[in-house]
Amino acid sequence: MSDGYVWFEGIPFPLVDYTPEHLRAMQNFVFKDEDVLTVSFPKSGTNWLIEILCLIYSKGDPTWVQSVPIWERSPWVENTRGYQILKDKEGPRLITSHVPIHLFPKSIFKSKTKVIYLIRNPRDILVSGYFFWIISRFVKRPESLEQYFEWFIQGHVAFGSWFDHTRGWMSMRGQENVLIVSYEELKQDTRSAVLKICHFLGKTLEPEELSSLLTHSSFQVMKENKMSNYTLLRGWLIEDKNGSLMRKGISGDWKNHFTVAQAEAFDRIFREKMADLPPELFPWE
Ligand SMILES: Nc1ncnc2c1ncn2[C@@H]1O[C@H](COP(=O)(O)O)[C@@H](OP(=O)(O)O)[C@H]1O
Ligand SMILES: CCc1ccc(OS(=O)(=O)O)cc1
Repeated sequence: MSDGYVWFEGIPFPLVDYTPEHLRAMQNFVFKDEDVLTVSFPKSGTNWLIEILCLIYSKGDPTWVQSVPIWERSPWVENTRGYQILKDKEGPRLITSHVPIHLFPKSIFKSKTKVIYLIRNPRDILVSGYFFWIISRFVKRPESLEQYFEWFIQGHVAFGSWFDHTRGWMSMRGQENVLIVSYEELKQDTRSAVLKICHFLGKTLEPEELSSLLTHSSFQVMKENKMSNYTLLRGWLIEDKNGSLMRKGISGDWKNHFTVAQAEAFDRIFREKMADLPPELFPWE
């Protein structure tokens, strides 16, 4: 451990619950065809998508999401606690990860595991990350948004460069077992996005099940649900006694925080780094 991160293969990982030994061992994790994997860069809306997946699997019944912490329902394969839960779990598993594709268990490429890659405007990810890391004990704490902006551009943040992460996982797009979902489409029309996810998973919901899912995965209800809002982790992961994962839950908050110069610099860097990818992949651009 150094520099406020656990470093593994040149990528900074969070301090709590991550070790180089585990990250190496995790690379031999065996995915099964019936697993469903959520992958994202942190602060993309990962927990929102997990809540939706849990409610799809429970057919809109909120009992599971109200009684089991979200990180036990769809554990992160790369942290030690998540891995312990997953390795002994029978049957179809919901699994989460933030790991860049080049460090991911190779078994994923041989399995028919359904993979959902969640994307979000990196400007909003940056702002969301800044406000989360300053209340948490998880990673090196930035002193200002200005400082965090520089770290983010350099990839000196948890799980490395957003640009590399996105380019890496986007290379799987078009495969039958891979679905790309954006935070922005979830925000704009949650119902349609949920139906798209159901179709991908081969699941159907009755109208009242869908309606219950939409209620229980809404920002306000998740904010009040202690099994989903991370308030159970106060004192461990979250230092602030009022801290929560659920901050604003909107698209475009970056406009309230970036200076004009930062916005212009980000546009330029985005164009440089993502130039060869079709712009329609990024609905916020
Ligand atoms: N039901 C929901 N609706 C909208 N946004 C949600 C949400 N649940 C979580 N989020 C937002 O997703 C972000 C956290 O992402 P992750 O789960 O990947 O850590 C936070 O963004 P903000 O900080 O912009 O509010 C959080 O508010
Ligand atoms: C405890 C489960 C957990 C919490 C936070 C994680 O990472 S991040 O905050 O999304 O970067 C991962 C797993």
